[in-house]
Amino acid sequence: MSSKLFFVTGTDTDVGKTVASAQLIRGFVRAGFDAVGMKPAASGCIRSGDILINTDVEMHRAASNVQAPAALCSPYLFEPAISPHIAAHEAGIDIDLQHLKNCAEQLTRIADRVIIEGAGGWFAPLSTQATIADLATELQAPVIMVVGMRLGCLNHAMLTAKAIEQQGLTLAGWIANPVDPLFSRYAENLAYLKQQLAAPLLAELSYTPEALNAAISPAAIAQLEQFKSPPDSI
Ligand SMILES: Nc1ncnc2c1ncn2[C@@H]1O[C@H](COP(=O)(O)OP(=O)(O)OP(=O)(O)O)[C@@H](O)[C@H]1O
Ligand SMILES: C[C@H](N)[C@H](N)CCCCCC(=O)O
Ligand SMILES: [Mg+2]
Repeated sequence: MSSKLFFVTGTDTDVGKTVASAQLIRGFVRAGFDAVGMKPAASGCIRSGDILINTDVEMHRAASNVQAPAALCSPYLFEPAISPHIAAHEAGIDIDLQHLKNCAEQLTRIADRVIIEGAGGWFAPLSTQATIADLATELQAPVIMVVGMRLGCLNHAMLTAKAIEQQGLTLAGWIANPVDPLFSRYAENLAYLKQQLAAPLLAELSYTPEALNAAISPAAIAQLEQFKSPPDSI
């Protein structure tokens, strides 16, 4: 897909993809763009009558300067906080990649930049046939990887980066999120990833309440702006 879309993945679930996505949305807004978030499959919602409320979707919305229909920003919502493929199966719903592509395409018509947050990690399943990786491939979006900085993240980050590359997609950058305050040798682990990953380190987040309302730096936004639409993009 085009430079209008960025796909946010992570080394796992709960590594800060939503926090990073909201910071990316705010970064694009501060750079003068109309920016919006999309959560293709949100499992883990609170029910309020007929409505399902998801914190990822709400955080994207709070960061955005675009009023976009919920049906486009969060096409598939499920109550249980479980793998989306199981949640969809239990709800009797097929998560359709073409429908998600269509929603993303419609979002590109009402926003300059669309930040799409995956669920879980790169190979988290959306069905028995399709994974988050397949969705990102369908969208042809440059990928941003959030690394939850904790013991084990080096392997997870390298596996994810290799898989993105093997999928023929571009890793546009990565974001370090210090999820474990007791992580020993944070600096050495960061240095290893900086040396091993060809993509730029876009940001090192702080693990503080302020991180929930912060924005990615103008310099990082400028780096992301280098990505141009591939010929077969939306
Ligand atoms: N940098 C940070 N500062 C403060 N809190 C954070 C930070 N990063 C993550 N958190 C908190 O950790 C939890 C998990 O983060 P988040 O929801 O962003 O993970 P995720 O990767 O988006 O998970 P999912 O796979 O469910 O979408 C949340 O409660 C979030 O507020
Ligand atoms: C419910 C959770 N917070 C996420 N939304 C979904 C995580 C899916 C992980 C699937 C897996 O890799 O096992
Ligand atoms: Mg999230």
